[in-house]
Amino acid sequence: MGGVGACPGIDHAQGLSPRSARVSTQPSGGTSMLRDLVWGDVQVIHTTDIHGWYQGHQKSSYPEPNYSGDWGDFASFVHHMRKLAKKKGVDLLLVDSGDLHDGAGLSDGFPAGQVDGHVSNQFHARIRYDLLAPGNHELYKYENAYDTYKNFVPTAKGRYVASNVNLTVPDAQGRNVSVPMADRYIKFKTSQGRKVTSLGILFDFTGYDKGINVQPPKEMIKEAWFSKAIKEQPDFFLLSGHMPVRGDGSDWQAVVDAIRVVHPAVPILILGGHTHIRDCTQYDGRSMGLESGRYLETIGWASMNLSDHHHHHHNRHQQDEALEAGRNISFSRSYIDANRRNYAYHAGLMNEKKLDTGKGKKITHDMAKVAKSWNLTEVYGNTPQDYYLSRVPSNDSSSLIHLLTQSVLPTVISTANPERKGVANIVLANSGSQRFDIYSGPFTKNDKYIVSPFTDAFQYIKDVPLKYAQQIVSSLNGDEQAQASSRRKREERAEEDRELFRGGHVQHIFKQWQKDQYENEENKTAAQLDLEELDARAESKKTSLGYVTTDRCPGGPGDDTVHTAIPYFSVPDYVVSPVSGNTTALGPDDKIDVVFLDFIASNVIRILNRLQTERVYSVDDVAAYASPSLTTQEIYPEYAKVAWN
Ligand SMILES: Nc1ccn([C@@H]2O[C@H](COP(=O)(O)O)[C@@H](O)[C@H]2O)c(=O)n1
Repeated sequence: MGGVGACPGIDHAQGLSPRSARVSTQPSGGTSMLRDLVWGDVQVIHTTDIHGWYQGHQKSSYPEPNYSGDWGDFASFVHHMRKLAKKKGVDLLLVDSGDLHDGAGLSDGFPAGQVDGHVSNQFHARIRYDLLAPGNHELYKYENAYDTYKNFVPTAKGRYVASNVNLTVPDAQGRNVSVPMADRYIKFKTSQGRKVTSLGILFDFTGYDKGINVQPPKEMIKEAWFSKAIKEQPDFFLLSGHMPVRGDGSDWQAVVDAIRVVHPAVPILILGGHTHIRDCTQYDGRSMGLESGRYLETIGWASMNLSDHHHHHHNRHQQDEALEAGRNISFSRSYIDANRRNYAYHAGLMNEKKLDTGKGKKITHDMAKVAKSWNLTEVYGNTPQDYYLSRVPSNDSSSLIHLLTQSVLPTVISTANPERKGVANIVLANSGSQRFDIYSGPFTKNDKYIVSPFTDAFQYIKDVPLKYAQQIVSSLNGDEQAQASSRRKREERAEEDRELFRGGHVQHIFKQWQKDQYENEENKTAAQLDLEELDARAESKKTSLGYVTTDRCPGGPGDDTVHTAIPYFSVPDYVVSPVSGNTTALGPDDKIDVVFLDFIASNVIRILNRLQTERVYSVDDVAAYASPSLTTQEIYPEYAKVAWN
């Protein structure tokens, strides 16, 4: 990595000028906070886990301005970088690793009758990619998978690769047949004439819908087609896949090992995804794997220098390869904050106004048109302050969980069921239903898909004695201390985590990453900084908040912008509102309504039966709380209409 420093080509004052109505605040710091990209003979620009965030992050509270670049800005960036690569006479490839939809308005806020992700996929397709692969979110519902297969894969013009995913589709005679979702592998030549073999591998995912099949990667590498695909020696392997580059649930090492049996020294570049973190590792001295975050916050950059050891026009024999296997390749990686200032800087442009291309501007314009016609810009109310998912403790007045339990749930539930008006209640929710911070300013329809995207309905059990109702949440959360102190329990937990992962769940991994960043920073603060520096950091913290990545790749820090880690406080898995109404009038045996999300109903029933033996609760005791049903997606719009207007 290059050191932290100003780019000679950048006019700093202009580089910081506000650009659009979308975000009035600029990314943190100046360009002096930026680290240069390192170019090699071959580089990759990488996106993964976009989850519908094509319009970029639109709020002005930090760190959001760091990620304020939208898909149009990214298109312009790619254009300039491709031009730069051509000028330098090197290769630049664009790779995506799946999970294109589920998570923001442009994918999920579609009108009735359409398919989730269909329109946002069309925006994705407006940038030409060199390699794409499916994620698990493409496969939860058959209609999404089929729409991807039918309408998105063809737009990739032979560059969408699905090595271990099959769909069952009707053939020409109308008979159902299981077919690969796209090519199992592809071979192509780069613009500089390098021969590439590519795969697109999904992790061992088990949560797919009927009509879909995913083969575990460790099985896939035993297939005859796989041996055939890797037999011929390319100049390098370029692998994309929705699978973390290392750790639990990562089978990349097995894939690398399988290739190494045949090609001990051919460079392998892997672009992974799924856990939403920034990460990088090397499997050996001639391979590297990069994971590039989530939600169009991070653009990954990977580069390698092949020319030192290997001229691509030569035909290599296995003997030469074996010789080369002992020699390392120099790789470099960066995690680019997705904003116009950083795009312009890395593209060597004078300022961010120079970034725009006609095509980029048109994409931005067309997305705004869709957002308007889908009412994504509709404002339900004006949020008076920021509310954080995990930046403050969950009993803090700026905590989203505090807002949820103390204000939002009591408010929306109080009017949801006129028949239960006046009956005291508590409302239980799983904190995992809450997905993102709420920032001060307009709370829009787009935000509802971001903050509380699920459509879980509120249900209730009536007439639960207060003394039992009040114990449910702590029982649900369990005694963590007891768990942690027991080795057997820890192993059970690891097994549970593995199963969660195979089902597609990753929240726990992302949270752990956030926690590690904060703890690393706190330790550094205590051990390495004097008081004066601490003061300066406290001041700069407000504007430089962001990811502080530590990975396993050489070359110094990988984040392209110097940041201070965002504080992290863990939130209990289950949370509850206070008992509604006049609680002083209630005794322990008085009966109240226990309201909860259908997503957690079976757990609530199980816990109630553990807490008391007076009766046996079952699903027959559960009823919908509101008619028409109230879902988690609607709670903030409902609350905003009442409290933020
Ligand atoms: N209908 C649903 C589905 C999921 N959740 C919450 O999401 C968590 C899983 O998140 P991943 O990113 O790990 O897939 C799950 O544990 C639930 O808390 C939900 O609330 N409603």
